[in-house]
Amino acid sequence: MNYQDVKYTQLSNKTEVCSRCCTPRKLFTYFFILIVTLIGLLVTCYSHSGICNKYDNRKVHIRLTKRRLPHCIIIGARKAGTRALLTYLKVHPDIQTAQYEVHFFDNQENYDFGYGWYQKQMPYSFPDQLTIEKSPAYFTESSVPGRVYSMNSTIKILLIVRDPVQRTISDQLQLNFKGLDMGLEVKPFEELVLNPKTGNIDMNFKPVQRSYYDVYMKNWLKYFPLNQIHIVDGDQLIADPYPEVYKVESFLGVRHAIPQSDFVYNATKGFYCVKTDTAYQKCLSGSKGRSHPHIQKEVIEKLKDVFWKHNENFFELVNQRFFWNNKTMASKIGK
Ligand SMILES: Nc1ncnc2c1ncn2[C@@H]1O[C@H](COP(=O)(O)OS(=O)(=O)O)[C@@H](OP(=O)(O)O)[C@H]1O
Repeated sequence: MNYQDVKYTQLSNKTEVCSRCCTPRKLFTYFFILIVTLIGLLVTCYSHSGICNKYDNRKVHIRLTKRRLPHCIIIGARKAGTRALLTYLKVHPDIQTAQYEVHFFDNQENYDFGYGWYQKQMPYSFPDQLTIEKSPAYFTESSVPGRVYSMNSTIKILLIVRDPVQRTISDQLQLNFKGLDMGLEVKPFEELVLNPKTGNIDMNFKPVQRSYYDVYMKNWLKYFPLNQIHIVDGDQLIADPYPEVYKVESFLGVRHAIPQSDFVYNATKGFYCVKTDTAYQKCLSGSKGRSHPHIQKEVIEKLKDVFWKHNENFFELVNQRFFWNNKTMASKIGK
């Protein structure tokens, strides 16, 4: 065999070996295995490992995240600071919160979708995290406590209340803005809240009715013992959120992981904002913390009179007093 023949034989062997391992079908199989392996790795990473989850700063990586039914619900009251409370709790590493108001128990259509639907509205969480959702209409809808009880009789309940006069004004202001959006006429608060014939407070006016805390509380207490319902002082939450959030952490049985330094007063907003993973100061949207219109003093006094007995009943029911009926305290802060 001369040099030329040897070269030719080597070359043809190489081509044969190569053609055995590089057929299009084999190349496709290798490529397929590679893609499947990559997808597998990604799925494992996102669903099983804390490495990929921005909420896990605890260096514990192998945990299963999934959507879970809430361990705790914020039931209201409407315009009492429910969004602020949820926003603060969201900062806690052991808590996940639903982004939107779910309205599962108060909306018949949603309720008919069942618990599976409700669970799907919840955020992903680690097994040792609490899931919380807030829908302020839960407090006042009479069917809700029984429905919540049927789902989970040991669920933790947070209720936030605020001076009923201010809550009523805030409630009507919210309705005004909604009306404006729909191109409707906006009437002064005094005109809406007073009965035009008698000049007295219209006790059936919705924003007034929703401030009868005792009426709704009685309904909740038919199903849940008082120690299962923690009451947050909404006025204190505005003035100084840290102590109120600290008490909520204790009630929920989670560590005290939101430091006082996370609450930053924002002079432009006129409210506290909170430090988060992604923001130096997360403030609530413009629909929270609106400046209230000036309301005639006589109307404020009439409202106070209407709420006085309801407030006393509420204090007795919850075994806790708030400043609303305390004349000295109320006049001190100009309410
Ligand atoms: N940090 C912070 N920033 C802004 N607003 C705050 C805050 N803390 C409590 N509040 C008070 O929350 C009131 C709105 O209450 P809700 O979030 O429960 O309203 S809603 O029912 O969900 O529409 C809202 O009512 P208005 O002041 O009448 O707008 C606020 O007074």
